[in-house]
Amino acid sequence: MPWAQQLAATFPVSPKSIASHEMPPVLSALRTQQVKELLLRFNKGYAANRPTIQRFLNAAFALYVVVNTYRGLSARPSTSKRGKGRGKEDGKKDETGKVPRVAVDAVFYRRLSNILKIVIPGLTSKEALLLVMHSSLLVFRTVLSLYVANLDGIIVASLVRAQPKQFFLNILRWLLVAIPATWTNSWLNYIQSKLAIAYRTRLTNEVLHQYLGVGSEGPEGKVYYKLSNLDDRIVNADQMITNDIQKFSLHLAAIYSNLAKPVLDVILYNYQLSQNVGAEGLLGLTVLVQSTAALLRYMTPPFGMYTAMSAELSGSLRHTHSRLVEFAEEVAFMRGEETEKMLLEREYASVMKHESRVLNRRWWFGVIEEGIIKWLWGSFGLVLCAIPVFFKLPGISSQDLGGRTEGFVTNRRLLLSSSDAFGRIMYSYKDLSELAGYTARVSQLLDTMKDVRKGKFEKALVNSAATGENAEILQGRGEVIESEDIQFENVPIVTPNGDVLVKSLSFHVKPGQHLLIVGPNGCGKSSLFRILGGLWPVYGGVVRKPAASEFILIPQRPYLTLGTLRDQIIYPHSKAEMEARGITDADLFDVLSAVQMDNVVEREGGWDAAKEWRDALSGGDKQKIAWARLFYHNPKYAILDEATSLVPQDMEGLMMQHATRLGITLLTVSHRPSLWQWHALILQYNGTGGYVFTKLDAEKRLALQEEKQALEAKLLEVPKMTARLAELKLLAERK
Ligand SMILES: Nc1ncnc2c1ncn2[C@@H]1O[C@H](COP(=O)(O)OP(=O)(O)OP(=O)(O)O)[C@@H](O)[C@H]1O
Repeated sequence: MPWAQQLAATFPVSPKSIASHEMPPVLSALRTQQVKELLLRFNKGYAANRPTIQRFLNAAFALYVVVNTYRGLSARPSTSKRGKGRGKEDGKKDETGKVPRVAVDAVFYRRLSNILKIVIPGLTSKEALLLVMHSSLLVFRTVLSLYVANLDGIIVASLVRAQPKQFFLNILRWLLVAIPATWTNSWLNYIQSKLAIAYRTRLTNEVLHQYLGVGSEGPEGKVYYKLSNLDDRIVNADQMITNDIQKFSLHLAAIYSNLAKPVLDVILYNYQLSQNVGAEGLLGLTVLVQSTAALLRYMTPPFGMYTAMSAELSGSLRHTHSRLVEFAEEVAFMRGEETEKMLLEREYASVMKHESRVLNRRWWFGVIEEGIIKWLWGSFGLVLCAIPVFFKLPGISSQDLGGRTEGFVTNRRLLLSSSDAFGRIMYSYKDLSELAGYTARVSQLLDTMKDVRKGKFEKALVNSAATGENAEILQGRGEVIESEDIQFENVPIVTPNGDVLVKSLSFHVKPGQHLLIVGPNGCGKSSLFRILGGLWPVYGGVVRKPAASEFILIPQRPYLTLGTLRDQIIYPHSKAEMEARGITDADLFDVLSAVQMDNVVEREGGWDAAKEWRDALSGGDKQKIAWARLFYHNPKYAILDEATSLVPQDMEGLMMQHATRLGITLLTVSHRPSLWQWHALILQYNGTGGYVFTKLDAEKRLALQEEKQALEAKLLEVPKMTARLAELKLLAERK
């Protein structure tokens, strides 16, 4: 039946409706005739131009899919219902919680494009090549799927027509197609994983380069220290560098195939489908699908924010666990298990609360998603497949049962693949949100490191930092000049949270003049070293000092690296660097003899013995190893921060003597009077912002100290003597 007749049969002009307009019967018959003719003419014209209309509809459909996908994924206004408010977009923390605002919006695309420049550095890079291979395989797989959809129809048709020869021939084709199909899938998975690894490696290398700032002596370096000490924005950089970068890379590698492939699939499958069922049906289906898709999109929870929050909370839990591992001994002696358990449980409960909230949202969203994508769209599809069965399409000849079955099976398969691809575009919004979450985390790390390298810190300041003179000091910046001597000229000592410990410090130390630094706890003795080492910014005045490589620090609890016994002495040198300096193991043995530790080589199993040295050596041994390290490096200056507190006094004297003999100038913080004799200068803080810098006459100072101690001892006797005196007076009165 031609289309116009079909239409006329479907929508006949009702005599009643004509009657209702109260037309004369002759006129109404004339009108009906005219409408029929009009429809016939329209049908003729439509049939004549149908190939052009089909081409137009197909092109419009492809354009629509691309534009719609782009619009669906492109920037949304940041004033959405969820996560209102600007200012939280650049990784800053929410005032109500810890999580930065995350959405698939312009901020996300800006962040992503910055990271993409790192992970795909150029068109000829390995990553770009992998992407090209990946794309080619994706196209190849879609072409194979189209072939398989047709083959499926042909196989079923040969079954319906009872043609065994045809059937087995097509089964053979099916098996032959399986070879490239399985090969392609494996390759796709392989290349996607390779891409993820390549992204992760690029990003990790870049982050480590900035984080450790190897080779940068200036304010650009030591980012790992500054991130945790001078800035509050990143709490667990370790989690970000290991876990979050890995997850980001996996999501980024997957998003490409989750997005590019379905877009291509939808266009190709639908093109094929439109050839079979007509582009008009497809148009109707698209309108229905799109209106429900808009509803689905509106109901999608903010998965990106959930992902970022999840990463933040699990990072915090890990951080609490690693603190317990680090301070296990202290906690064990303090019997702090109850408190530590409470802290861990609290962190764990936060993670769980968040996870179950996300789970609940995922549950109801999953129900709606499956209901719409699988079942509602499935029914639309079945109706579409039925079009060539119930309607005769112009240009398509009528078919037997086998032909109709073949058409139905092929169309159904195409439709399933197409709706699956469309579903994946929808799902990919969820993936994209999750990628936005990890992108926010990685960006937060990169942005904060960039700020820190520029000397921009964000840290909660003490109240006094905002007022008067202190605020003025914090606004300023001092000058650092390289010099042989160490000289501070009017340099304020300011803690990272803005506490001004000393307003203006001046002193001058020449090579060979050992300086002793004393004062009450927390007055800023170690802080002076942090300024010298370039860890803390100089807020004013002028600091003259040699390059940081001319200093070695020995703290009270020296750092022991992972590696061999030799590595402990030569740290941070490698064995190759040691040999390049012409130093042998025998020389190292001499160095150890100077601190009376030569027996350790045999005791611990030789120079190449590797173990957790933090546990293998006692506190005093660790200090001696650190002194051996000092002698090996033989720098211009050594900073000793309670560096002899755990070694006997005679050993301390030997070490000081050896250092002096090597020409190392010592800057010492110590409460031990036995060390005074080695120092020529003293910097004495009074604990309230004042200080005295003067020559140190150890003998005179010791004599004064002894006199002071004697007087203090006598003063302790006074209460006893007063009591006795009162007793004696009482006795005398009675007699
Ligand atoms: N990373 C940091 N962030 C904020 N404040 C800090 C930081 N490091 C040290 N401070 C603060 O700076 C002040 C001085 O610390 P510093 O370590 O210089 O004291 P100190 O004189 O060496 O004391 P002690 O003899 O007890 O070691 C202290 O109040 C301390 O809390």
